[in-house]
Amino acid sequence: MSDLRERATALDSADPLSALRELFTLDDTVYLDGNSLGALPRHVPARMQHVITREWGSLRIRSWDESGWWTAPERIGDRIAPLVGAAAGQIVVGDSTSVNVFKAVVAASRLAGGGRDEILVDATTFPTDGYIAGSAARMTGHRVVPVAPADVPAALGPRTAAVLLNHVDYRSGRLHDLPGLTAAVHAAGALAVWDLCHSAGALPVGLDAHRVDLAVGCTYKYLNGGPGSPAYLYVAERHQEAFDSPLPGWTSHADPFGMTPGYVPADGSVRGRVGTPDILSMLALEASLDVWDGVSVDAVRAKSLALTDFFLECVAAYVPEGRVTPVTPAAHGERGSQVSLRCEVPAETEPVMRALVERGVVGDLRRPDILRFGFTPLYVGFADAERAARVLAEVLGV
Ligand SMILES: Cc1ncc(COP(=O)(O)O)c(C=O)c1O
Ligand SMILES: Nc1c(O)cccc1C(=O)C[C@H](N)C(=O)O
Repeated sequence: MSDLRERATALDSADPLSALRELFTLDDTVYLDGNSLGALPRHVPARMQHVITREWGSLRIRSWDESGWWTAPERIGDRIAPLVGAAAGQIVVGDSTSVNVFKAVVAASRLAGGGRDEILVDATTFPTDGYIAGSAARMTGHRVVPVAPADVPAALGPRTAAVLLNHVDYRSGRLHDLPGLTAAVHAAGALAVWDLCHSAGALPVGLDAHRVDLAVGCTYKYLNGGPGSPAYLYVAERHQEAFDSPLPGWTSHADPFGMTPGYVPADGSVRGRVGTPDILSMLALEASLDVWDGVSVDAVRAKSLALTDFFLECVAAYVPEGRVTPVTPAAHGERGSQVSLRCEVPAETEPVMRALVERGVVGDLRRPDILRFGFTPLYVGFADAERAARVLAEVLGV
């Protein structure tokens, strides 16, 4: 046991990202829930104090121009772009992920043209994507076909208009093959829409390199934007001119202050906007993105894999075989940045997670039997991973 503690200390000392933890407001807790709500970067409260007192309190309406409020959705989109492998001008920030799924699915089915009446949807998806895709399909006259990601190539055909997939599965932590599946979707003449909620900020995505058509994601997990921080929509540059938003609000108009009755869409990523941006949340997100200055996503991925490997090793060493079973794949190419453990006795899942939280190890659970541990490489260390596994073994009464 002390061997693993010593290894954790050595791994933390050699970790090139270890200093970043100081940028966050954290206590003695082992925080392994950054895949649900990222931690608060220390400098954000002062920045928000300025936004509220100076920009809102003193400048008031002038801030739409003078404080850059009006252009924040595109500006912050361009800050997120390098983190997901996109060139500038293709991402706009705003609305929730659910709303962006709606925009993306409807727009993709319109881009696919007539004669294609099926939308394939990840059968294991986070529920909101399936609910929204189902409603979108009813409105556009398409039919939703639920398909497990691995079965997508076999399900594609001349009727497929679009495919909605998750890059990393929220429950199992499985990483899906974005390059391979996108290529298969294109070979069938359809469009690929990816949900990046559980991958952006944790691993390289390569949106442009893999010619993804549209993508959405949230910013409150590995991007640490804060509770309910706005989501984003990526529309590849080659689709922007034909992108036909199902929610063409006035802020996506070419001349929003012309206030004319006829809708003329703006060019570029602005076309994905809807209504007035949620400025306070948006500017908290913008400030929080400062922690990425000088940080490479490749380095984050290397640490994420090392952390999850080490946690799995500690669980195997401390917890007797059979009490919990990892459902997150062991293969690096199939693993996101979380480890999900299935409890042998489903009824133990809730009391086990409650006991972990009481002992300062914060993960979460997904019913009926999954304990989830998210590893945010910017602020989680190897000693955290070792302690979490050790406390898990204690809680299981080993
Ligand atoms: C994969 C995935 N998609 C969508 C959502 C929901 O997004 P929102 O609540 O921002 O609409 C979540 C998490 O809440 C998620 O994990
Ligand atoms: N978005 C959330 C929320 O508003 C409250 C509680 C949890 C969440 C989540 O993000 C859940 C998350 N998408 C999941 O992976 O289960």
